[in-house]
Amino acid sequence: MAIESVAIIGRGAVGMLYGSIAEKNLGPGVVEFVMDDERFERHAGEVPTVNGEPLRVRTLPASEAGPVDLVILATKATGLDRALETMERLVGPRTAIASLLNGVTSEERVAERFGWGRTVLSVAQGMDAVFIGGEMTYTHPGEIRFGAAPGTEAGVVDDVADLYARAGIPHVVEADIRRRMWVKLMLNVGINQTCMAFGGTYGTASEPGSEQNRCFVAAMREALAVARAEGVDVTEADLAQMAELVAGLDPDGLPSMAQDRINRRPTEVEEFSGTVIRLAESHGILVPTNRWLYGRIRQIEVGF
Ligand SMILES: NC(=O)C1=CN([C@@H]2O[C@H](COP(=O)(O)OP(=O)(O)OC[C@H]3O[C@@H](n4cnc5c(N)ncnc54)[C@H](OP(=O)(O)O)[C@@H]3O)[C@@H](O)[C@H]2O)C=CC1
Ligand SMILES: CC(C)(CO)C(=O)C(=O)O
Repeated sequence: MAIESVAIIGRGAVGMLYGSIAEKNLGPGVVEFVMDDERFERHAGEVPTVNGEPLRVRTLPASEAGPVDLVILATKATGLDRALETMERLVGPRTAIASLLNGVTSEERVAERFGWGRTVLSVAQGMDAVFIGGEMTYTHPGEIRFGAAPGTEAGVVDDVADLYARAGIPHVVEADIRRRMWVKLMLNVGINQTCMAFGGTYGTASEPGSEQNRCFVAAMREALAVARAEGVDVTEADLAQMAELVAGLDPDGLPSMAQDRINRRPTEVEEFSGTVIRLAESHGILVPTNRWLYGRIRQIEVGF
């Protein structure tokens, strides 16, 4: 079934990145942002910008929205509960669902409510989108890696891939998307949490021998051990590749969690070290760096 209508929940860095690209290629009216009515009121009159240009995608309050062919979730993990309520208005029997949230649990939460049949597993990576003070900027759009969960119905991945192709959204269909999601989680557990806890950047976290670099790598290695205990084949080569990737980014650049520190917004710590600690306990794995990061990040959040 060709996807003709798309609702994005989450008008932030990732949502605006892919929403604005899609609008350029699909024309007006195909893609819209939808938010709960209270949030819609709170943001009334705001015109966020994308690389200096006003965002052209329309935003609707949930009370005025109806079922669409595809829902793309792009909130932070802290907004997921509320977003699931908004989705009640948007999801019909034929609606496909893609969650671009970092971490490995958001699709499970979606599927608990709406089933696995039309839900795909996704991860967004490689972009340098920054959203601070209503202004979103990026130079690299990154890409969406996605694939079928065991319960995803035949044809849904193809439908979503067809939409992304028409929308000009860079994407790759993955045969083993679960592994890709865990590699990304490992990266986020290391770089996002280290930059948040230390007020660091890609540059400072990559400085050989520094405390930040030790923390970045140790946190990733703990996530790797947990992934393997979960039966996911994440390797030291993946870890080295992620460290190399970060070292090649703009040294002044910041991951999304470090932007949360600047914007004084609740972080996704529960999704990152929270998940690592919870699963590590079930496997008897020691994760002291993630425990320290969890405590430190919670302490910083209390001061917001
Ligand atoms: N930034 C990046 O480079 C990358 C981010 N990611 C992941 O993508 C996800 C989104 O991140 P990012 O775009 O950076 O986040 P942002 O904080 O930039 O944007 C999130 C947006 O979602 C909105 N929101 C929160 N809850 C709801 C809700 N219930 N309904 C509607 N809108 C809501 C927020 O609005 P409000 O201001 O009103 O709260 C905010 O505008 C995260 O999981 C992140 O880890 C993945 C790859 C890269
Ligand atoms: C680390 C990074 C930038 C990778 O795309 C990311 O996922 C984030 O900022 O949350």
